[in-house]
Amino acid sequence: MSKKHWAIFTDNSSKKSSFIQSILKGVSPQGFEQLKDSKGYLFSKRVLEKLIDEEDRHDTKIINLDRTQSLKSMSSGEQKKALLSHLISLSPDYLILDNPFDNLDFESQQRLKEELEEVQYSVQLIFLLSRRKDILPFCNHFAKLDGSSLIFLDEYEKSSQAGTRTILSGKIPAPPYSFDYDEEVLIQLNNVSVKYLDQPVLKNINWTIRKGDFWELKGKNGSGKTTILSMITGENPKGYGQDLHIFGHKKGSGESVWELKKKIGYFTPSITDKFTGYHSVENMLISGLTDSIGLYVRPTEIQSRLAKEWLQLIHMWDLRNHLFHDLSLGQKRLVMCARAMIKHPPLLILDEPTASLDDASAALFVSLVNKFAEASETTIIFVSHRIEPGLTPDYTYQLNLSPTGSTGTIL
Ligand SMILES: Nc1ncnc2c1ncn2[C@@H]1O[C@H](COP(=O)(O)OP(=O)(O)OP(=O)(O)O)[C@@H](O)[C@H]1O
Repeated sequence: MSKKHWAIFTDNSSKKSSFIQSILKGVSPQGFEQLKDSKGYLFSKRVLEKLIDEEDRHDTKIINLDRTQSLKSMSSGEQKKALLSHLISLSPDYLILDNPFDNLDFESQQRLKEELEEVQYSVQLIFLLSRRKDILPFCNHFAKLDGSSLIFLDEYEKSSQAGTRTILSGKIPAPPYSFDYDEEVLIQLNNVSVKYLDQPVLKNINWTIRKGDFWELKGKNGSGKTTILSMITGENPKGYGQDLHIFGHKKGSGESVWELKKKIGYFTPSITDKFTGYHSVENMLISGLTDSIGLYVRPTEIQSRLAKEWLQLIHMWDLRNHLFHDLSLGQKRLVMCARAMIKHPPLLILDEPTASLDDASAALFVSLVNKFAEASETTIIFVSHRIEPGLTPDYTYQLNLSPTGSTGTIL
Protein backbone atom coordinates (compact mmCIF):
# COMPACT_ATOMS: atom_id res chain seq x y z
CA MET A 1 0.00 0.00 0.00
CA SER A 2 1.38 3.40 -0.85
CA LYS A 3 2.22 5.69 2.02
CA LYS A 4 0.28 8.80 2.94
CA HIS A 5 2.18 11.68 1.40
CA TRP A 6 0.94 15.16 2.18
CA ALA A 7 1.10 18.40 0.25
CA ILE A 8 0.17 21.18 2.67
CA PHE A 9 -0.17 24.59 1.09
CA THR A 10 0.99 27.56 3.09
CA ASP A 11 0.70 31.29 2.67
CA ASN A 12 1.63 34.40 4.62
CA SER A 13 -0.90 33.64 7.34
CA SER A 14 0.31 30.09 8.00
CA LYS A 15 1.79 29.40 11.42
CA LYS A 16 4.26 26.96 9.99
CA SER A 17 6.71 26.66 12.89
CA SER A 18 4.12 25.68 15.47
CA PHE A 19 2.59 23.19 13.05
CA ILE A 20 5.99 21.61 12.37
CA GLN A 21 6.94 21.56 16.04
CA SER A 22 3.67 19.98 17.08
CA ILE A 23 4.23 17.07 14.70
CA LEU A 24 7.89 16.65 15.66
CA LYS A 25 7.07 16.75 19.37
CA GLY A 26 4.39 14.11 18.99
CA VAL A 27 1.46 16.41 19.82
CA SER A 28 0.14 15.65 16.39
CA PRO A 29 -2.58 17.78 14.86
CA GLN A 30 -5.79 16.16 13.67
CA GLY A 31 -5.10 13.93 10.72
CA PHE A 32 -1.50 13.21 11.79
CA GLU A 33 -2.21 11.19 14.95
CA GLN A 34 -0.53 8.07 13.60
CA LEU A 35 2.81 9.93 13.67
CA LYS A 36 2.66 10.28 17.46
CA ASP A 37 5.26 7.63 18.27
CA SER A 38 7.12 7.77 14.98
CA LYS A 39 10.57 9.14 14.29
CA GLY A 40 10.64 12.17 12.05
CA TYR A 41 12.95 14.98 10.99
CA LEU A 42 12.68 18.37 9.37
CA PHE A 43 14.25 19.19 6.01
CA SER A 44 14.41 22.97 5.74
CA LYS A 45 16.59 25.95 5.03
CA ARG A 46 16.66 26.76 8.75
CA VAL A 47 17.96 23.29 9.59
CA LEU A 48 20.71 23.76 7.01
CA GLU A 49 21.58 27.20 8.40
CA LYS A 50 21.82 25.79 11.91
CA LEU A 51 24.10 22.99 10.75
CA ILE A 52 26.27 25.51 8.90
CA ASP A 53 26.50 27.66 12.04
CA GLU A 54 27.41 24.64 14.14
CA GLU A 55 30.06 23.50 11.67
CA ASP A 56 31.48 27.01 11.71
CA ARG A 57 31.51 27.34 15.48
CA HIS A 58 33.03 23.95 16.22
CA ASP A 59 35.20 23.84 13.11
CA THR A 60 33.92 20.35 12.39
CA LYS A 61 31.74 18.45 9.93
CA ILE A 62 28.37 17.21 11.11
CA ILE A 63 27.04 15.76 7.91
CA ASN A 64 28.84 14.71 4.76
CA LEU A 65 31.75 13.40 6.77
CA ASP A 66 33.33 11.78 3.74
CA ARG A 67 33.82 15.09 1.93
CA THR A 68 36.51 17.63 2.53
CA GLN A 69 34.31 20.58 1.60
CA SER A 70 32.40 22.32 4.38
CA LEU A 71 28.63 22.62 4.12
CA LYS A 72 28.95 26.40 3.99
CA SER A 73 31.00 26.42 0.81
CA MET A 74 28.67 24.08 -1.11
CA SER A 75 26.10 25.26 -3.60
CA SER A 76 22.44 25.12 -2.51
CA GLY A 77 21.88 21.95 -4.56
CA GLU A 78 24.87 20.24 -2.97
CA GLN A 79 23.75 21.30 0.52
CA LYS A 80 20.23 19.94 0.07
CA LYS A 81 21.49 16.67 -1.34
CA ALA A 82 23.82 16.30 1.65
CA LEU A 83 21.01 17.10 4.10
CA LEU A 84 18.62 14.60 2.51
CA SER A 85 21.23 11.79 2.57
CA HIS A 86 22.00 12.64 6.18
CA LEU A 87 18.34 12.52 7.25
CA ILE A 88 17.71 9.29 5.36
CA SER A 89 20.72 7.74 7.09
CA LEU A 90 18.91 8.32 10.40
CA SER A 91 16.14 5.89 9.23
CA PRO A 92 13.16 8.19 9.75
CA ASP A 93 9.51 7.10 9.60
CA TYR A 94 8.60 10.48 8.17
CA LEU A 95 10.19 13.71 6.91
CA ILE A 96 8.68 17.17 6.93
CA LEU A 97 9.99 19.10 3.93
CA ASP A 98 9.57 22.86 4.11
CA ASN A 99 9.71 24.31 0.57
CA PRO A 100 12.43 21.86 -0.46
CA PHE A 101 12.78 23.20 -4.01
CA ASP A 102 13.51 26.80 -3.08
CA ASN A 103 16.93 28.13 -4.08
CA LEU A 104 17.45 25.26 -6.52
CA ASP A 105 17.97 25.59 -10.23
CA PHE A 106 15.73 23.60 -12.55
CA GLU A 107 18.05 20.61 -12.85
CA SER A 108 18.77 20.41 -9.13
CA GLN A 109 15.03 20.55 -8.53
CA GLN A 110 14.59 17.64 -10.92
CA ARG A 111 17.35 15.67 -9.18
CA LEU A 112 15.86 16.27 -5.75
CA LYS A 113 12.43 15.28 -7.09
CA GLU A 114 13.91 12.01 -8.42
CA GLU A 115 15.55 11.31 -5.07
CA LEU A 116 12.29 11.96 -3.24
CA GLU A 117 10.51 9.73 -5.74
CA GLU A 118 12.73 6.87 -4.47
CA VAL A 119 12.43 7.85 -0.83
CA GLN A 120 8.61 7.91 -0.92
CA TYR A 121 8.47 4.09 -0.87
CA SER A 122 10.18 3.86 2.51
CA VAL A 123 9.49 7.19 4.24
CA GLN A 124 6.29 9.15 4.67
CA LEU A 125 6.73 12.64 3.25
CA ILE A 126 4.94 15.79 4.42
CA PHE A 127 5.56 18.75 2.14
CA LEU A 128 4.89 22.33 3.16
CA LEU A 129 4.65 24.28 -0.07
CA SER A 130 4.15 27.96 -0.74
CA ARG A 131 4.21 27.54 -4.51
CA ARG A 132 1.61 25.20 -5.94
CA LYS A 133 3.87 24.40 -8.89
CA ASP A 134 6.10 22.42 -6.50
CA ILE A 135 3.63 19.64 -5.81
CA LEU A 136 4.90 16.10 -6.54
CA PRO A 137 2.70 13.57 -8.34
CA PHE A 138 2.87 10.93 -5.59
CA CYS A 139 1.25 13.27 -3.01
CA ASN A 140 -2.12 11.77 -2.20
CA HIS A 141 -3.38 13.95 0.69
CA PHE A 142 -3.87 17.69 0.53
CA ALA A 143 -4.47 20.43 3.04
CA LYS A 144 -4.06 24.13 3.51
CA LEU A 145 -2.57 25.69 6.64
CA ASP A 146 -4.74 28.69 7.34
CA GLY A 147 -3.22 30.42 10.39
CA SER A 148 -2.97 27.50 12.80
CA SER A 149 -5.92 25.62 11.29
CA LEU A 150 -5.50 22.82 8.90
CA ILE A 151 -8.13 22.76 6.19
CA PHE A 152 -8.30 19.42 4.46
CA LEU A 153 -8.81 19.53 0.73
CA ASP A 154 -10.65 16.62 -0.82
CA GLU A 155 -8.59 16.73 -3.91
CA TYR A 156 -5.89 18.98 -5.14
CA GLU A 157 -7.61 22.19 -6.10
CA LYS A 158 -6.31 23.42 -9.35
CA SER A 159 -7.90 26.79 -8.69
CA SER A 160 -4.76 27.97 -6.99
CA GLN A 161 -3.23 31.32 -6.30
CA ALA A 162 -0.91 30.86 -9.28
CA GLY A 163 -1.38 33.63 -11.74
CA THR A 164 -2.30 36.11 -9.04
CA ARG A 165 -0.91 39.47 -10.05
CA THR A 166 -0.73 42.23 -7.56
CA ILE A 167 0.31 45.59 -8.84
CA LEU A 168 1.33 48.33 -6.46
CA SER A 169 -0.18 51.68 -7.18
CA GLY A 170 1.46 54.86 -5.96
CA LYS A 171 4.82 56.46 -6.62
CA ILE A 172 8.30 55.47 -5.44
CA PRO A 173 9.31 58.09 -2.83
CA ALA A 174 12.15 60.40 -3.84
CA PRO A 175 15.73 59.73 -2.71
CA PRO A 176 16.68 61.46 0.56
CA TYR A 177 20.08 62.57 -0.78
CA SER A 178 22.28 61.86 -3.75
CA PHE A 179 25.45 59.82 -3.86
CA ASP A 180 28.51 61.39 -5.39
CA TYR A 181 28.99 58.91 -8.19
CA ASP A 182 28.32 60.24 -11.66
CA GLU A 183 30.15 57.83 -13.95
CA GLU A 184 28.10 55.84 -16.39
CA VAL A 185 29.77 52.49 -15.60
CA LEU A 186 29.23 51.17 -12.08
CA ILE A 187 30.90 47.80 -12.24
CA GLN A 188 33.27 46.34 -14.77
CA LEU A 189 34.61 42.80 -14.78
CA ASN A 190 37.31 42.08 -17.35
CA ASN A 191 38.40 38.46 -17.81
CA VAL A 192 37.73 37.67 -14.17
CA SER A 193 38.56 34.06 -13.28
CA VAL A 194 38.22 32.40 -9.87
CA LYS A 195 39.38 29.07 -8.50
CA TYR A 196 38.81 27.46 -5.09
CA LEU A 197 41.87 25.32 -4.49
CA ASP A 198 42.13 23.47 -7.80
CA GLN A 199 38.49 23.88 -8.72
CA PRO A 200 37.83 26.55 -11.36
CA VAL A 201 34.54 28.33 -10.68
CA LEU A 202 34.54 31.36 -13.00
CA LYS A 203 36.40 31.70 -16.28
CA ASN A 204 37.03 34.92 -18.16
CA ILE A 205 33.95 36.77 -17.00
CA ASN A 206 33.37 40.03 -18.84
CA TRP A 207 30.44 42.05 -17.57
CA THR A 208 29.77 45.79 -17.68
CA ILE A 209 27.02 47.07 -15.41
CA ARG A 210 25.86 50.64 -16.00
CA LYS A 211 24.00 53.19 -13.95
CA GLY A 212 20.27 52.48 -13.88
CA ASP A 213 20.53 49.00 -15.44
CA PHE A 214 18.16 46.30 -14.23
CA TRP A 215 19.94 42.93 -14.53
CA GLU A 216 18.77 39.45 -13.81
CA LEU A 217 21.66 37.11 -12.88
CA LYS A 218 20.96 33.48 -13.74
CA GLY A 219 22.90 30.25 -13.56
CA LYS A 220 22.67 26.76 -12.19
CA ASN A 221 23.48 25.98 -8.56
CA GLY A 222 27.21 26.22 -8.11
CA SER A 223 27.77 28.30 -11.25
CA GLY A 224 29.30 31.13 -9.22
CA LYS A 225 26.53 33.71 -8.76
CA THR A 226 27.27 34.21 -5.05
CA THR A 227 30.99 34.29 -5.81
CA ILE A 228 30.52 37.20 -8.25
CA LEU A 229 28.18 39.08 -5.90
CA SER A 230 30.49 38.65 -2.91
CA MET A 231 33.45 39.94 -4.93
CA ILE A 232 31.41 43.01 -5.79
CA THR A 233 30.32 43.64 -2.20
CA GLY A 234 33.87 43.15 -0.95
CA GLU A 235 33.15 40.06 1.13
CA ASN A 236 35.15 37.70 -1.05
CA PRO A 237 38.91 38.27 -1.22
CA LYS A 238 39.00 36.50 -4.61
CA GLY A 239 38.18 39.90 -6.11
CA TYR A 240 41.58 41.35 -5.22
CA GLY A 241 44.18 41.32 -7.93
CA GLN A 242 41.55 40.87 -10.63
CA ASP A 243 40.60 43.35 -13.33
CA LEU A 244 37.46 44.25 -11.42
CA HIS A 245 36.34 47.87 -11.07
CA ILE A 246 33.64 48.93 -8.67
CA PHE A 247 32.39 52.50 -8.59
CA GLY A 248 35.41 53.57 -10.59
CA HIS A 249 38.00 51.95 -8.29
CA LYS A 250 40.01 48.86 -9.04
CA LYS A 251 39.16 46.24 -6.43
CA GLY A 252 41.53 46.52 -3.51
CA SER A 253 42.42 50.16 -4.13
CA GLY A 254 40.51 53.26 -3.15
CA GLU A 255 37.38 52.61 -1.16
CA SER A 256 37.24 50.57 2.02
CA VAL A 257 34.71 47.75 2.30
CA TRP A 258 32.73 49.98 4.67
CA GLU A 259 32.56 52.84 2.15
CA LEU A 260 31.56 50.37 -0.51
CA LYS A 261 28.78 48.92 1.62
CA LYS A 262 27.22 52.37 2.06
CA LYS A 263 26.61 52.47 -1.69
CA ILE A 264 25.16 48.99 -1.93
CA GLY A 265 21.72 47.90 -0.82
CA TYR A 266 21.79 44.15 -0.26
CA PHE A 267 18.76 42.02 0.28
CA THR A 268 18.70 38.29 0.85
CA PRO A 269 15.94 36.37 2.64
CA SER A 270 18.30 34.95 5.25
CA ILE A 271 18.89 38.48 6.63
CA THR A 272 15.16 38.86 7.20
CA ASP A 273 14.41 35.38 8.39
CA LYS A 274 17.23 35.37 10.94
CA PHE A 275 16.39 38.81 12.29
CA THR A 276 14.82 38.47 15.72
CA GLY A 277 15.08 41.98 17.29
CA TYR A 278 12.00 43.75 18.62
CA HIS A 279 11.67 46.95 16.59
CA SER A 280 8.64 48.66 15.14
CA VAL A 281 7.98 48.33 11.43
CA GLU A 282 8.51 52.09 11.02
CA ASN A 283 11.88 52.04 12.78
CA MET A 284 13.06 49.05 10.79
CA LEU A 285 12.36 50.96 7.62
CA ILE A 286 14.03 54.16 8.81
CA SER A 287 17.10 52.21 9.88
CA GLY A 288 17.77 51.70 6.16
CA LEU A 289 18.84 55.35 6.15
CA THR A 290 21.24 54.92 9.05
CA ASP A 291 22.84 51.64 7.98
CA SER A 292 21.85 49.94 11.22
CA ILE A 293 19.38 47.20 12.04
CA GLY A 294 16.67 48.83 14.12
CA LEU A 295 16.76 52.44 15.21
CA TYR A 296 18.43 53.69 18.36
CA VAL A 297 17.91 57.45 18.05
CA ARG A 298 14.79 59.54 17.42
CA PRO A 299 14.09 59.80 13.70
CA THR A 300 14.13 63.24 12.13
CA GLU A 301 10.98 64.68 10.60
CA ILE A 302 12.31 64.06 7.09
CA GLN A 303 13.09 60.43 7.92
CA SER A 304 9.61 59.89 9.38
CA ARG A 305 7.95 61.46 6.35
CA LEU A 306 9.93 59.29 3.99
CA ALA A 307 9.08 56.17 5.99
CA LYS A 308 5.40 57.12 5.79
CA GLU A 309 5.54 57.42 2.01
CA TRP A 310 7.21 54.01 1.70
CA LEU A 311 4.82 52.32 4.11
CA GLN A 312 1.86 53.77 2.24
CA LEU A 313 3.30 52.50 -1.02
CA ILE A 314 3.59 48.94 0.28
CA HIS A 315 0.18 49.18 2.03
CA MET A 316 1.65 48.82 5.51
CA TRP A 317 1.11 52.25 7.03
CA ASP A 318 -1.52 50.78 9.37
CA LEU A 319 1.11 48.38 10.68
CA ARG A 320 3.74 51.07 11.37
CA ASN A 321 3.70 50.55 15.15
CA HIS A 322 3.53 46.77 15.00
CA LEU A 323 6.60 44.79 15.87
CA PHE A 324 8.57 43.73 12.81
CA HIS A 325 8.98 40.40 14.57
CA ASP A 326 5.20 39.76 14.41
CA LEU A 327 4.76 40.37 10.69
CA SER A 328 4.14 37.55 8.24
CA LEU A 329 7.02 36.33 6.10
CA GLY A 330 5.80 38.19 3.01
CA GLN A 331 5.31 41.43 4.96
CA LYS A 332 8.79 41.18 6.49
CA ARG A 333 10.33 40.70 3.07
CA LEU A 334 8.52 43.76 1.70
CA VAL A 335 9.66 45.91 4.62
CA MET A 336 13.27 44.72 4.31
CA CYS A 337 13.24 45.27 0.56
CA ALA A 338 11.84 48.79 1.00
CA ARG A 339 14.50 49.29 3.70
CA ALA A 340 17.20 48.42 1.16
CA MET A 341 15.61 50.80 -1.37
CA ILE A 342 14.82 53.80 0.86
CA LYS A 343 18.08 55.63 0.28
CA HIS A 344 18.13 54.78 -3.45
CA PRO A 345 21.61 53.23 -3.24
CA PRO A 346 23.61 53.31 -6.49
CA LEU A 347 23.51 49.48 -6.50
CA LEU A 348 20.81 47.18 -5.15
CA ILE A 349 21.47 43.44 -5.02
CA LEU A 350 18.46 41.18 -4.53
CA ASP A 351 19.66 37.64 -3.92
CA GLU A 352 16.85 35.13 -4.49
CA PRO A 353 14.42 37.49 -2.77
CA THR A 354 11.25 35.55 -3.51
CA ALA A 355 12.37 32.21 -2.04
CA SER A 356 9.62 30.72 0.19
CA LEU A 357 7.10 33.43 -0.64
CA ASP A 358 3.64 32.30 -1.67
CA ASP A 359 2.47 33.15 -5.17
CA ALA A 360 0.58 36.29 -4.15
CA SER A 361 3.42 37.69 -1.99
CA ALA A 362 5.97 36.98 -4.71
CA ALA A 363 3.82 38.89 -7.22
CA LEU A 364 3.65 41.88 -4.87
CA PHE A 365 7.39 41.78 -4.33
CA VAL A 366 8.08 41.64 -8.07
CA SER A 367 5.76 44.58 -8.60
CA LEU A 368 7.75 46.65 -6.06
CA VAL A 369 11.06 45.78 -7.74
CA ASN A 370 9.78 46.59 -11.25
CA LYS A 371 8.40 49.89 -10.05
CA PHE A 372 11.64 50.83 -8.30
CA ALA A 373 13.69 49.89 -11.37
CA GLU A 374 11.51 52.14 -13.49
CA ALA A 375 11.40 55.14 -11.17
CA SER A 376 14.91 55.24 -9.72
CA GLU A 377 18.46 55.59 -10.99
CA THR A 378 19.53 52.61 -8.91
CA THR A 379 21.19 49.71 -10.69
CA ILE A 380 19.57 46.42 -9.77
CA ILE A 381 20.94 42.88 -9.86
CA PHE A 382 18.18 40.32 -9.22
CA VAL A 383 19.22 36.70 -8.69
CA SER A 384 16.53 34.08 -8.99
CA HIS A 385 16.10 30.47 -10.02
CA ARG A 386 12.43 30.71 -10.66
CA ILE A 387 11.07 32.41 -13.69
CA GLU A 388 9.25 35.10 -11.77
CA PRO A 389 6.08 35.93 -13.66
CA GLY A 390 5.95 39.64 -14.36
CA LEU A 391 9.61 40.49 -13.64
CA THR A 392 10.86 42.96 -16.26
CA PRO A 393 14.68 43.16 -16.22
CA ASP A 394 16.48 45.08 -18.98
CA TYR A 395 19.13 42.39 -19.40
CA THR A 396 19.99 38.90 -18.25
CA TYR A 397 23.51 37.74 -17.45
CA GLN A 398 23.72 33.97 -17.54
CA LEU A 399 26.51 31.89 -16.03
CA ASN A 400 27.07 28.67 -17.96
CA LEU A 401 28.30 25.99 -15.56
CA SER A 402 31.37 24.10 -16.76
CA PRO A 403 34.07 21.96 -15.10
CA THR A 404 36.65 24.43 -16.42
CA GLY A 405 34.84 27.37 -14.80
CA SER A 406 31.55 29.07 -15.67
CA THR A 407 31.52 31.42 -18.61
CA GLY A 408 29.06 34.28 -18.99
CA THR A 409 26.55 35.13 -21.70
CA ILE A 410 24.41 38.23 -22.01
CA LEU A 411 20.92 37.26 -23.11
N1 LIG B 1 34.93 29.11 0.14
C1 LIG B 1 34.80 28.13 -0.76
N2 LIG B 1 35.65 27.08 -0.78
C2 LIG B 1 35.55 26.07 -1.68
N3 LIG B 1 34.61 26.05 -2.64
C3 LIG B 1 33.72 27.06 -2.68
C4 LIG B 1 33.76 28.15 -1.74
N4 LIG B 1 32.75 29.00 -2.02
C5 LIG B 1 32.11 28.49 -3.09
N5 LIG B 1 32.68 27.32 -3.47
C6 LIG B 1 32.26 26.47 -4.62
O1 LIG B 1 32.22 27.33 -5.75
C7 LIG B 1 31.14 26.98 -6.61
C8 LIG B 1 30.30 28.23 -6.86
O2 LIG B 1 29.59 28.56 -5.67
P1 LIG B 1 28.55 29.76 -5.57
O3 LIG B 1 27.99 29.71 -4.21
O4 LIG B 1 29.21 31.01 -6.03
O5 LIG B 1 27.46 29.33 -6.65
P2 LIG B 1 25.97 29.85 -6.85
O6 LIG B 1 25.76 30.00 -8.32
O7 LIG B 1 25.74 31.06 -6.02
O8 LIG B 1 25.14 28.62 -6.28
P3 LIG B 1 23.65 28.59 -5.68
O9 LIG B 1 22.71 28.89 -6.78
O10 LIG B 1 23.52 27.18 -5.23
O11 LIG B 1 23.59 29.55 -4.53
C9 LIG B 1 30.40 25.83 -5.91
O12 LIG B 1 30.81 24.60 -6.48
C10 LIG B 1 30.84 25.92 -4.47
O13 LIG B 1 30.86 24.62 -3.89
